[in-house]
Amino acid sequence: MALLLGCIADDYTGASDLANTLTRNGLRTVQTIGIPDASLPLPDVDAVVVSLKIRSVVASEAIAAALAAEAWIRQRGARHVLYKICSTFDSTDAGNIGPVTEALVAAAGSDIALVTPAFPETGRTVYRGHLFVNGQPLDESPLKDHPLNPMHDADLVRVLQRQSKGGVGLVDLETIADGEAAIAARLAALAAEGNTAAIADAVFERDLVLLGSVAARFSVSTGASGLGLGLARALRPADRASATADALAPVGGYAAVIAGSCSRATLEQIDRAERSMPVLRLDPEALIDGETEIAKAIAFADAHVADGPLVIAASAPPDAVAALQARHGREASGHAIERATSAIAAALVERGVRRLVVAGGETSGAAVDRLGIPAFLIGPEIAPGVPVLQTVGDAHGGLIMALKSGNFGGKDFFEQALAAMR
Ligand SMILES: Nc1ncnc2c1ncn2[C@@H]1O[C@H](COP(=O)(O)OP(=O)(O)O)[C@@H](O)[C@H]1O
Ligand SMILES: O=C(O)[C@@H](O)C(=O)COP(=O)(O)O
Repeated sequence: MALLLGCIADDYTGASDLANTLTRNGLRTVQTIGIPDASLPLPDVDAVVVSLKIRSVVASEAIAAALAAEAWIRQRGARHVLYKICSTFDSTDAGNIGPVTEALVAAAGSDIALVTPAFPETGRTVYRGHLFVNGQPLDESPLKDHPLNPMHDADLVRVLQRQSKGGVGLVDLETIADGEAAIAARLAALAAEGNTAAIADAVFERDLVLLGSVAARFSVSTGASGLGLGLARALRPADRASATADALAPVGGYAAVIAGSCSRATLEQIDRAERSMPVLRLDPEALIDGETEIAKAIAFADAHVADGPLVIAASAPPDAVAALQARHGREASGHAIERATSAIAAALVERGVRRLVVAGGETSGAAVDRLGIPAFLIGPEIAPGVPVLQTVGDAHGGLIMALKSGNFGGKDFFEQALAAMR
């Protein structure tokens, strides 16, 4: 059957967040890691989320990967492609939200894309083009200290303009309140003025439902799960007003958490987990230096994993992250730690871990790649934006995983996730 919606996600946690939203809003969805091999047995679905790891790579690489995914999606009949970005607009002046959006718009022969990271369910709202995270302007929120994409400007029209060749306009909340025709007219006017993107305000779910209906008339849009909700509501078959994810078959085995996110939410979750399970906090400097710290993590797992879930974390607070980056460079520190956390994830799976939570987008991407997982089925939601996942076509006999965006989940997220993963 032709796809009703094709999505390209710029990281793997974001992809599972979007796949969760689409599933809960009536589209049967599968998450693939990259473009799937033709031999991969995928279920019959309405939507595919192709997960890429292009949020923090050079723009030319991100564009090439996104265009290849777009061609694959269009061949499967999808008339609309959603480029899934982070609800906190993680990017730099070099990209990649602007360059990828413009490349997708051009590839589709379109003229403008509606862009909104709003996701009210997780506290992300956009008003007058400014992004608020749980009520705080983006640049005053914990995202100002993100290890890879520190966000210092809440004005998304300005942020996206710095990354774009064409103009960037605004569809304000007043226009959205006036309804679909007003939104469509505003987009047409912005396109006629030479804008290639329009940031859309959205504060409530109803705004995203309207935006989804209008966006669905175009070929490409860019946004977070909130826009996914709007698109799913617009595109789902009439008899599927709501849907719940299928229960996943239990896998048993040992359980573990690997954390590489340094977000405030994840740091609090690690603190909280110390009350109920063994937690190893790795020494980031030693992780960069070599194998000894990885061996320490594996010895820790060997000592505890048979007794119940455990946590292994590289995560550190902003001052420690800044000090490490000052010594080794931002990207080099991030990549070295991702290599280490993914090696630890692989060692855990070799030791019989079958239920694995990974906290952090880049951290999850590195771990999923290292484990060679080609796709995920979407299970029940653990917390807004984080579903239980079941691997498809991997060489480990099937794993149950959760890929947690650094910023998502309450303080007891790890306990909650492990209870939901059987
Ligand atoms: N102690 C640390 N110091 C510096 N960087 C770290 C540390 N621990 C993890 N990192 C890196 O920080 C980045 C966190 O990004 P990510 O995994 O995407 O988390 P989030 O979901 O919070 O954005 C990764 O590149 C990770 O390797
Ligand atoms: O939209 C979101 O906030 C998430 O889906 C997401 O993309 C999070 O990225 P990470 O915080 O890097 O995991």
